Amino acid sequence: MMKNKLKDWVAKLPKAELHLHIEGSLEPELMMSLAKKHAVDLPYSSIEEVIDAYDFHNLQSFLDLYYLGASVLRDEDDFYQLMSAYLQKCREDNVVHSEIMFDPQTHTERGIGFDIFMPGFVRAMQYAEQEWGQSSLLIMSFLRHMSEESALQTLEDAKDFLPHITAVGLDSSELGNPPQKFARVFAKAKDLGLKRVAHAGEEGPPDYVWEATNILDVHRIDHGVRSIEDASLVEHLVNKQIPLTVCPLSNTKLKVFEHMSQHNILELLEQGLLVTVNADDPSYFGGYLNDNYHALIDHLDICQEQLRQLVQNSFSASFLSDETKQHWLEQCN
Ligand code: HPA
Ligand SMILES: [Zn+2]
Repeated sequence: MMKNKLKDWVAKLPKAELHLHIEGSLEPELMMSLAKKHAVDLPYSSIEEVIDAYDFHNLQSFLDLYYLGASVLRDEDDFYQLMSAYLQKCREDNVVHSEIMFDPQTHTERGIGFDIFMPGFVRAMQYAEQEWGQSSLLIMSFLRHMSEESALQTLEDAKDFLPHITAVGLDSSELGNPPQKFARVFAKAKDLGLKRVAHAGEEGPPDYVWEATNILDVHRIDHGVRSIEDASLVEHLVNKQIPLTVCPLSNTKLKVFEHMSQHNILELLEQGLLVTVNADDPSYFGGYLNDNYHALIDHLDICQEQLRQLVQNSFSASFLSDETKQHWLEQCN
């Protein structure tokens, strides 16, 4: 099939997105308007300047701007607008289900509590569900550059909102902050009935992926592209069918791979891994979910069956019920 036809076909298929940071969906336009609303002094004087600043050389250079951007989010309506804008994109991209990460510590550190951001998120999610049947759930991610104590406090602060939270995650600066630092936090989350995911093997070594599966007992690995360096790890992930939520545009923007043509997603797929495609931080990395699929079509020798597998995997790897998974898997043909 011609590339343009494949792009059109995949854009129209119902898909799930499993690795998306809501703070990373903050578009420059909304950032600038909220900065004005709250008189936040950002080092940008125009939207073009914001976009020009998004030239990253590694994970940390991105995180610095991502936390700066998030500083404009102040009141309940800001969080509502942020979530609404992303869910609208889901509708346009035929993302029928999304598992959305948020970073509470990015906000609680600035004195903005769960009672501000959670009602904003939940209001937008409920509206989208009612209006067009959008399905979504929340993953509360701990910032791994912060202490175990801060993560434990965050879990405590979330108590009243746990009915709205499906899973916990782990993100931010990977190198030097191995998963085992959060062993007790994740054990506690498991006791509370929460599911678990963790970023590992993005910039960090395969050992961090081992720790995430063996110590944090995660259901999925976020990124995990460096798993390929350890054959016994790949075998473990394949045997247990532990999914990898891969983010192609993110990986090239943050120089995990120099160019999309060098991305290893097809090798991961060939080895039998349960790989999915995701946007990560769409407003910083240059595209939402369909843009990520389209980048694979543009730069890799990917065929329709491999694309179908990736889309099916997005449902198989989700936290949806078996019945709902089955419903969507049948729509992929
Ligand atoms: O891709 C990521 N990696 C680590 N932390 C993050 N926080 C937002 N996106 C990311
Ligand atoms: Zn991420």
